[in-house]
Amino acid sequence: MTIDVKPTASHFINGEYIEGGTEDLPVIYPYTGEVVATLKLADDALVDQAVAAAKAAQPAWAAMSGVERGRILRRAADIMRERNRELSEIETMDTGKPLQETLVADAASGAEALEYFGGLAASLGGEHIQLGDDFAYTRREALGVCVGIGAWNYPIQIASWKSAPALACGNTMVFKPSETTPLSALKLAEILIEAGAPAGVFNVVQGKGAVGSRLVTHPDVAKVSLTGSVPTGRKVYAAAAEGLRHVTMELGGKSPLVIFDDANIENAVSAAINANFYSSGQICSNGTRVFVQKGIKEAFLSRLAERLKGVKMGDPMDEEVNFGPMVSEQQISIVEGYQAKAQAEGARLISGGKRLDGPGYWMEPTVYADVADDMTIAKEEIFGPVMSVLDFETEEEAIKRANATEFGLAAGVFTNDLSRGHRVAAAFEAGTTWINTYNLTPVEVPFGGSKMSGVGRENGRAAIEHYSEMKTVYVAMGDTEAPF
Ligand SMILES: NC(=O)c1ccc[n+]([C@@H]2O[C@H](COP(=O)([O-])OP(=O)(O)OC[C@H]3O[C@@H](n4cnc5c(N)ncnc54)[C@H](O)[C@@H]3O)[C@@H](O)[C@H]2O)c1
Repeated sequence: MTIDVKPTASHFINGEYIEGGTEDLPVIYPYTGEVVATLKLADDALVDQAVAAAKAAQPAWAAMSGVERGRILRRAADIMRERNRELSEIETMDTGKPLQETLVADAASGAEALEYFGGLAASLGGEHIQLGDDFAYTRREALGVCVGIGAWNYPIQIASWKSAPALACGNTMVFKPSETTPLSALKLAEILIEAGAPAGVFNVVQGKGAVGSRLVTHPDVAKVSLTGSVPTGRKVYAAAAEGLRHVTMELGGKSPLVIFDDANIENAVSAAINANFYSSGQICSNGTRVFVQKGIKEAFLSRLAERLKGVKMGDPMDEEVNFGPMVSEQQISIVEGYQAKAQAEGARLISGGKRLDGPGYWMEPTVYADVADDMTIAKEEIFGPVMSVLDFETEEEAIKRANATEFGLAAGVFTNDLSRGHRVAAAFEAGTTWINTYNLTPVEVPFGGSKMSGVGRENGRAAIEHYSEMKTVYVAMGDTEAPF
């Protein structure tokens, strides 16, 4: 089944859909490989128009009370929930992810971000500092125009995770979705207007790296928040630094999931499945290096092979289907390259390993065992349904090997030993860690990476720090003294 996903126009600027731009941007349904809509890439004039609209709208938006801004964001959350099925179908057409997933993890997560930051908006403020008779206070102020740039794996979630805290703090935003998944951010823009956001508060322009680059270096932009790969992150961070712009960088990973032999194997297998095959493995925080302690290695692998029989591929719109195609020809061919390297470098194939024929971009859920730390699949981000199982003997060894990577996005540990769980979580060099679960990212909890995986945090109160700045006001109560 396919649905009509053609948007009213390609861009959304100053409260309206706007058509225009340069080259065509085809939108491809990954299940069939068909073009289901054709948009246009923005030209420089449209980018500048979007930034100008955001700049013009920002002072009045920031001047509204937090209660008023929050009410609009919470209303937008309600509208998103009412339209969840439509938004989920769009997300499935754009990404290929099964409807079973998009119904619960995409617009639903976006709505939670709008609700959470809408709730916080009214309580954002500074502090009062007594200094003898004098005193100071701090004001939490908006940064100005923020740019959001998205990846293709969670399009509406990324747009919402960025815009909700930005708008709650009194900023306005120009958002550029990934060129692979341009549709749902336009719906978010529509919904914010319907919820009462003034025109220009949230704008969407379509484009590839060139449009992103123009936004990042635009003189009227105060902050850039990117979700993408490490190589893009490096470029965007450097370009933003030229204007000393604030940044949030949500980048890639090669995260470890460490399973000790006292763990509940069934739960550990569930976590390994979620951490490698949900969204066909196209999740930044995935635990793609699964370290299993030697004592339970065979039991773990045989239970995993058993559970993989439950994979159901097929029409992503069928709610019984639990595993979808990959997002694009480009992404599946990257993953094919890693499959070839794994096999050439001697990893033991336990299941999957092949691209499937047919329309669409189907890669089997794949498990390799006996993976060594120096194999390519253990070092590089694959971003596809490929799990590497590595064995280890001691806790010390597991921590050392888990941390031996330039990435630091996430990490997980499974153990029934309470102290060990906390000790290992503390030792992980990663921004987000889990004990006895994996990949849960509720909006109340800060999320983000360390090392090469990122800068700053999304979600939780922590995100407020990255979308606002403090102004200090010193108040003298007496005379001003001077040496002469
Ligand atoms: N940490 C996180 O929260 C998180 C979440 C999802 C995905 N990711 C990462 O994203 C990657 C997959 O997504 P992708 O393939 O879309 O990533 P990508 O780096 O290719 O592109 C990300 C975005 O940056 C834009 N872009 C590219 N060059 C640019 C430039 N020079 N200036 C400005 N913008 C530019 C792209 O058009 C796209 O919108 C993976 O590495 C994954 O780990 C991270």
